[in-house]
Amino acid sequence: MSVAETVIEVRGLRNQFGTHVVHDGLDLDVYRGEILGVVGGSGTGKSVLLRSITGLITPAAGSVRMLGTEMRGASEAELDALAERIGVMFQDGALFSSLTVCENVMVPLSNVEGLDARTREALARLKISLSGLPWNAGDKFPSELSGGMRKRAGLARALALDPEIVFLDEPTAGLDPIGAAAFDELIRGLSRALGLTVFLVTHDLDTLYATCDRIAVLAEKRVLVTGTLDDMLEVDHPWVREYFLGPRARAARDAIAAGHGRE
Ligand SMILES: Nc1ncnc2c1ncn2[C@@H]1O[C@H](COP(=O)(O)OP(=O)(O)OP(=O)(O)O)[C@@H](O)[C@H]1O
Repeated sequence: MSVAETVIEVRGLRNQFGTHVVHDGLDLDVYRGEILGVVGGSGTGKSVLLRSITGLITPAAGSVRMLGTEMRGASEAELDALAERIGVMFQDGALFSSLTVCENVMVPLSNVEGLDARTREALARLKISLSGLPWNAGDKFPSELSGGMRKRAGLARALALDPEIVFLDEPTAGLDPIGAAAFDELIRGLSRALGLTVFLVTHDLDTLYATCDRIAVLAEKRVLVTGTLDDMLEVDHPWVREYFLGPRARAARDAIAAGHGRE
């Protein structure tokens, strides 16, 4: 049996804002090629975890090793090299409103040496179509797109540099059930086709059931438990029981079992 390669290793992570401690002694491993769903109650620090792993927040203590690079103490050049190997999609897509979709997707490509403008544009359009947007979406401005299309544009930008790991913060929030199911399918398909590792923060039970290989539950300032969805059903913790065994979880589970999620 092959041993899974750890692409993200978090140890003893501590994050705090003033006296408010969000994480304390948080450990987490993410394996290559998996889709990891990160869940937890509101304010448990899912976004803060994503931001501290991607280097947008400097933790108060602990270590984050990503793709073999220890973030703390890494040189600027090492962090730049690492940034080219990951993609991040924020909740609202975080697109520049004054740029077209194509120009937005070209932004991460602008620092890549040896690419002329035409190649950059061709690569951006490839990622736009890979993200399931219609061919003419590249020439539109974000304000001309629906919420679901903006998310796909955000995903296209996250994929611009052919990352090994993508971070998705609440990718289906605000989408209607059909749009959300389509987005789940897209993430699952891209992960499998491209061998992507996906770190996915979500509240959406249907997304967990439809896409995730493994779940990490944040509670009590740390990762309380990791495992498959089946493992979650055995966890004796009030929040975990309520979340995974409550009526909404039952509905999501039954829908997937019947082969029709989100109906
Ligand atoms: N820049 C900041 N300054 C001060 N406090 C912050 C900052 N960012 C986050 N926090 C606090 O950290 C805690 C965790 O926030 P975070 O956004 O990670 O929660 P979350 O688990 O993603 O929540 P939700 O599910 O509601 O999106 C919250 O109490 C939040 O107020």
